[in-house]
Amino acid sequence: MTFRKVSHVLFDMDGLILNSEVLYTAAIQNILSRYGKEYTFELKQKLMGLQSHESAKVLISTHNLPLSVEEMIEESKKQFAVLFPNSQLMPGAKNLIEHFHKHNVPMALATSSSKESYELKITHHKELFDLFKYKTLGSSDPEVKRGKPYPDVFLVAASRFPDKPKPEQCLVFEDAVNGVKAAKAAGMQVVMVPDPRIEKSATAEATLVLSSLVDFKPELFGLPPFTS
Ligand SMILES: O=c1[nH]cc([C@@H]2O[C@H](COP(=O)(O)O)[C@@H](O)[C@H]2O)c(=O)[nH]1
Ligand SMILES: [Mg+2]
Repeated sequence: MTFRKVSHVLFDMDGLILNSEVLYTAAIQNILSRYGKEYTFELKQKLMGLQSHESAKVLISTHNLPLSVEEMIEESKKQFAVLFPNSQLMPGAKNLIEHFHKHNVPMALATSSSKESYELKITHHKELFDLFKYKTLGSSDPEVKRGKPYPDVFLVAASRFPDKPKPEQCLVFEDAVNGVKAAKAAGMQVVMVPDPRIEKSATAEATLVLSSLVDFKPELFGLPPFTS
């Protein structure tokens, strides 16, 4: 397969740069356990990439929880405050982000996370996240109308580069099925590093599927190669 040359890169955050998906699972399971419910991976997959109010709504309706969306968000925030500062980097993420920075590849963060959650998650990774000059935090950004799988967050993130790249000039890095759908809907190529539990058939829309960011070869997309 041949890939199109790109000039700009867009990174998802949760489950791609940080292992925060593990922490979402723990946080949401802690809440559901009060009602004797289980947070299955099947349900989690539907929620990955949604904005916080969208996700809360689906959780409540799926499990018939006696909570309003606001209450669910409040309960989640209590869990996140404890868990998210433990976020750790996924293999290869730091190296790749530093590589793009070193070679002046325009780079943006495009996550559905809220500003509040973002700050908790980057507690121990501030220097690395400072390398992103442009950040779009979907759940807190009024310009991002809809969460993934809609393309909004990627289109808004791309529009914030001063040179306004076209979608085909942008390469997205994602871990989630909803994120891949969002990138494709935006007209962008997408490298997927999926959770191993995701069925192979659900990864088919991705331009390239890798088991780790460590395996990414920038030159496949016309980007500066790793030299050593
Ligand atoms: O187990 C879950 N993971 C992730 C999400 C949602 O996905 C967003 C992260 O999306 P992204 O991968 O675009 O950062 C979170 O902010 C949250 O709203 C969720 O609800 N449940
Ligand atoms: Mg993700």
